[in-house]
Amino acid sequence: MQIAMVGLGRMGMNMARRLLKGGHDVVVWNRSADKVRQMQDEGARGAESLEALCDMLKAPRVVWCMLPAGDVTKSMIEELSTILAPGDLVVEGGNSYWRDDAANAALLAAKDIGYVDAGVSGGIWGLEIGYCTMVGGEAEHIMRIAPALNALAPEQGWKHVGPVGSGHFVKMVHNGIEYALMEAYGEGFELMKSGPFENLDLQGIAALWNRGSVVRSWLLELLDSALAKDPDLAGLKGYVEDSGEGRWTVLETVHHGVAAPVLAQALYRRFASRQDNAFSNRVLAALRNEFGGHAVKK
Ligand SMILES: O=C(O)[C@H](O)[C@@H](O)[C@H](O)[C@H](O)COP(=O)(O)O
Repeated sequence: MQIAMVGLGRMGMNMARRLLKGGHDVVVWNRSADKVRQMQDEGARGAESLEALCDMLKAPRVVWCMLPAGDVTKSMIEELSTILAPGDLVVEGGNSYWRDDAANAALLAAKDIGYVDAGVSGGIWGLEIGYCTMVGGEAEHIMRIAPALNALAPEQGWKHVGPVGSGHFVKMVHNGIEYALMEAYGEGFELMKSGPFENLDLQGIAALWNRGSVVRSWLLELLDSALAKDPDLAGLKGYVEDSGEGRWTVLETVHHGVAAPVLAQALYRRFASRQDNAFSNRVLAALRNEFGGHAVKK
């Protein structure tokens, strides 16, 4: 099929490559032209502007956006709503907040342009393995992009999960779980590093656990590989960023009164990882000193 990819970052670029590999006619646009040229060299058709991109497609057009979530995506949807025509379709594949999807869809629906939200998982490995994709929207729109989804995803690796918003909602929960799994591995390996047996072969144990154990997983394979490169992970700081989906997951659990202490803890641990000598911990030490005269470290 013919499809446009808007945004050639780490995700969009490799997704365009996978679409090309799947035999699709891919037209690309990116804010910086060097990436467009790079994709042209690899067989895509490159557009100099958004208008040119839309002109290079036959109606009804499909434009897939892979941009940073938030304002960048919002203004792109607004811009596309002024350029595209009735019958066209926009797929929003970034890590957007699912609550933004209804407004995006309504803006486009007012011009009779369709909207599909796609939660895309796979990171930098997606090019090789395929992107697990959770799509939300109308069945007719999703059937229209099925050939692209077939190329992007591994076998049986995409699913129409519900109406507009549900694709990003399911991807959000996926990321909430991702935080918690990562945290659980982190804590377990910390204990093995600091526990009674010195010099346990942590990489060897990660590799071992991937051979049939109950806790085997792709994250554990990645940990095996990280520890093989740097056994003490000494080359990095234990400072962990987040991009929003874990926060939205926890907000949603509060909204619906769902008890999810593990997901919440995993999120808060990331916040704590950014604080050196946290004020909250100084409060604890100070109070202990005040009520019990217990020594403090200076
Ligand atoms: O499924 C995936 O491929 C990942 O979940 C990915 O979508 C995620 O957004 C980033 O890798 C980091 O997310 P954080 O910055 O929130 O850790």
